[in-house]
Amino acid sequence: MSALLEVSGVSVTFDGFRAINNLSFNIGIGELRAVIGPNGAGKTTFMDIVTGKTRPDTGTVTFGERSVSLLSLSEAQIARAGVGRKFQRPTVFEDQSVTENLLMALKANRSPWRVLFWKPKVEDMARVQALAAQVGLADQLARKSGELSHGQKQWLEIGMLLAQEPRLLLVDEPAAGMTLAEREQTTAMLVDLAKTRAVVVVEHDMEFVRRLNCKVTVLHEGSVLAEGSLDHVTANPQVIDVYLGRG
Ligand SMILES: Nc1ncnc2c1ncn2[C@@H]1O[C@H](COP(=O)(O)OP(=O)(O)OP(=O)(O)O)[C@@H](O)[C@H]1O
Repeated sequence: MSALLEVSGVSVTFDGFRAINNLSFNIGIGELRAVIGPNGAGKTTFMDIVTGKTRPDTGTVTFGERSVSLLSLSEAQIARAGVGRKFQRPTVFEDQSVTENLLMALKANRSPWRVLFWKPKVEDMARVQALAAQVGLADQLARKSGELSHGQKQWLEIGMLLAQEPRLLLVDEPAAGMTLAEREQTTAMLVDLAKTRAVVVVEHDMEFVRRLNCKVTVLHEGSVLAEGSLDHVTANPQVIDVYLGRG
């Protein structure tokens, strides 16, 4: 599998504390990957680096076939280059319907000048319906987003991110606060989304990670401690020691 994202020798120090320590790993084109690790392992900082929020002290981060350096791009440029990030808490517009939220996300793809005069066309409505179907909200289009369940809001936000057509989607703890049924639907959704783009999921819930059925990267003290199937990494004595043993 050729790499879509290549992180190589990256380190970040906050006030003398090395949060990311010579971190190297790759995500393949169209790969689904789970990232796990104990609190403070550097999972959030890793996502902050890829999305341009935090700049590393050393190392390289490249993206796409032309190996564009993400370190020289702004957060907005990185998003436009094809990296989408789903934060833990949903940030949908609660007073707007599901349709309006998705339309806004389509609009955000346009230049400021074109947004000013933009009116949704038939094909935009078709796109909204397709996005809603992708995230299990096809029958919720007319509902106010504020009335959706927590899980449905998360899905709506994923749908809004998909409107930007990211090649890499970073998802931070999607299962948190969801019911079991919602968690199961979210797993299926992420597996499905990874058929057409790379998806990296940071998650604490081991059952959720198991259902993703993908390669797992274990971070510890800012470096990769182990990598492979969930069974492989959870059988690693070092992983048991630093992570599972504490749970
Ligand atoms: N802006 C910052 N300033 C100082 N220290 C920071 C900053 N951001 C992160 N850290 C520290 O870096 C380490 C890694 O943090 P990070 O949030 O990336 O871990 P994490 O794996 O996401 O943890 P969690 O599972 O608790 O979310 C932690 O010790 C954290 O306190």
